[in-house]
Amino acid sequence: MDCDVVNNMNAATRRTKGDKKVLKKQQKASHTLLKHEGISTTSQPTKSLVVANGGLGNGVSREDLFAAVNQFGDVESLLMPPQKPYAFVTYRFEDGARKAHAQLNGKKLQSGENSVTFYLSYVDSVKHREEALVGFPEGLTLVEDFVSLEEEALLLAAVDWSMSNEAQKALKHRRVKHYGFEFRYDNNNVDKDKPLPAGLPDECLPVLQRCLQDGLINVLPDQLTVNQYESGQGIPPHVDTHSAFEDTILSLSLGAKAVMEFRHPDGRAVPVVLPERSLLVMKGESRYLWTHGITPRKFDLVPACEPDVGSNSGLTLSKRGTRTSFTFRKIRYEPCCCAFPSACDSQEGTSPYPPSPPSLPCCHADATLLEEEYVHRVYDAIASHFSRTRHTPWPHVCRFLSSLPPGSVLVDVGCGNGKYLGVNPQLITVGCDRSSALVQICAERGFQVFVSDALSVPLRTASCDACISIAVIHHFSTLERRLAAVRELVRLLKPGGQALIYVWAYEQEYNKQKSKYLKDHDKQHNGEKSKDTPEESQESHEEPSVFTTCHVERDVKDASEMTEGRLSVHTNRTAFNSQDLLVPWHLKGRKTHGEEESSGRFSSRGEPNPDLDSSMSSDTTHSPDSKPSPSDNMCQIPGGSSVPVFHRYYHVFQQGELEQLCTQVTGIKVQTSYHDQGNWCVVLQKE
Ligand SMILES: O=C(O)CCC(=O)C(=O)O
Ligand SMILES: [Fe+2]
Ligand SMILES: [Zn+2]
Repeated sequence: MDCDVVNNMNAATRRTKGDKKVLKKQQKASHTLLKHEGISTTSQPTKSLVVANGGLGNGVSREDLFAAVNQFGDVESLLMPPQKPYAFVTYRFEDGARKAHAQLNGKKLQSGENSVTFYLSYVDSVKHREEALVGFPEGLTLVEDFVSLEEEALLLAAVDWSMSNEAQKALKHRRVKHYGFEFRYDNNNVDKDKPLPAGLPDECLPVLQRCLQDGLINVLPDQLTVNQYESGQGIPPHVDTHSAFEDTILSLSLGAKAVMEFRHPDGRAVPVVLPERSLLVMKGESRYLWTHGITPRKFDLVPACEPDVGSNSGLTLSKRGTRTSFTFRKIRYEPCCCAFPSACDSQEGTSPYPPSPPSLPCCHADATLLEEEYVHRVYDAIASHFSRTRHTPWPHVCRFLSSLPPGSVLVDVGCGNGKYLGVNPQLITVGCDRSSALVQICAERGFQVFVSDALSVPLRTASCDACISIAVIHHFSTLERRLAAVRELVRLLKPGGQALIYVWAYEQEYNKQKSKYLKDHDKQHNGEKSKDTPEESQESHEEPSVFTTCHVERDVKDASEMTEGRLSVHTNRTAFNSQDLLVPWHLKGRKTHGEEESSGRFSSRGEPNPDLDSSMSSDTTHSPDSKPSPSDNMCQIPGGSSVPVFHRYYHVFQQGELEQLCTQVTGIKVQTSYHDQGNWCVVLQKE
């Protein structure tokens, strides 16, 4: 045997356990990069490395990564694709890459509050699938350096925060002060006949004159809202009420930059960096149709601009400071007749937003009213359409049901259309639901069902071997009621009995995997139709990624954000901005047989096509049992027809919240908990 081979073998056998672990993880990372990102790595040293876990998506800042890699040689470029859990570094010479590989692979790096372990692999070329470049929403203009440093200081000093008057509100998420007219957050409108004694501060005049001269506006604004956001604060996505203000809205950013997110109702999202001293002008579509909001977080992703690492250097994290915005608007005295009736409160009856969104309840009585209007009534109204979109039992729920011994008594509390009642024929199953229309559907399918509220199920204590509660508890609007729902499940269980609970998750992206709910949005943009809607979409789990799971993008400690007490309306198939929200349901009724066939949405047997998607439906048929109410409205859809829109209340759970809720119930233990396609799930066992 040749000497070198022996030495190599010795080297191999000398490899420590730690080294082997690193190697294994690095290989796993390479595999994941190939599988999920199409990035192929090579074992041959090159000048470029992909740094798994070194991405902006891991919370690693460009500065920290640059400092870590730059010590091994001249860095030619550092590419950090937005949101991704990896970055690419290219050295001027291969030697730099070799050294970095040897020294950094498997090493921990602390970046801000995040600690990550890097896994490095060589790549032949630095490529990543470019995110589609999206332009500004139509009608949106950003004018950088619109005010000077002196003007900025003057304007900031003009706001007297100490003065406490009617127009000054210490909102939960930011400080607000109004001039000219008070903006009321209870009805999202202004009292037009009650101007405030103080008009706009004089310091604003030169700025507004300049706006006139530059043709940005053609009439002087008469209302000013000053918002002050500390780091970590934001404003929920909203459209400024059409009937309150005229078309052009100006927003001047002072003190610090922030990223404002614009969203189109079709799900497109455009982050817009607002540098300090810039002026944002919202007109037309960007003012009337797109929502704008600032996600409450402490860091923003902004374009990086270090000349030393190349101009195409991607994005970096920018720490938020205190931003003060001056939003100038002109009060509207005539109803709005914009071209966007689907978002226009003046063109009532066609808006996807409930006329007056409810507030989060503060007592039991309010909670029952909210749930009555925004859960029970909605399910009754949408029952048959809802049922047609709920056909595929979830694999993990089926696995739980199949694991129960034959002859077990199972109750499905909140059984919906009964899709789990027949999964394991060896069980004795009974279902209940608050919606009599859904119970009726189950009964027609031959299941044992009854109408019942999940908070008091008319079954004997300790009468069941198992319970399931799938996508139910998130419809309770207070913590006490969510807790009571878990207690009721536990009461039904025999000692040793098990309960499986699923609730919709705030985190729709977990372990770097988007849930089916989010992914379907992408599909719809590619012209594909999706399967089930909200929490009920299903897909088998992909192998978990080896990357660390750090959600720097979301500072969710204070995520129960609403439009000043009002629940915000969620944009379907987008990430959540708030934990308590209203989720629109676009009702699609059944067409006549002839229409069904020609529509191509149903199979020839008249059964729902699994690709049917409620949120993209374009049917104009009303459900016979749907009555007009605050929770529903009509929504204009492309093509000109309109569908009734209902709003369901949800409390989406943050990671750990479901377990925490369950641990408040005595006499049980949490056996397992997991994330399944955008849901948090637990299996409980009664002691
Ligand atoms: O802070 C901003 O720039 C926007 C404020 C805003 O959207 C509002 O007050 O309606
Ligand atoms: Fe606004
Ligand atoms: Zn309008």
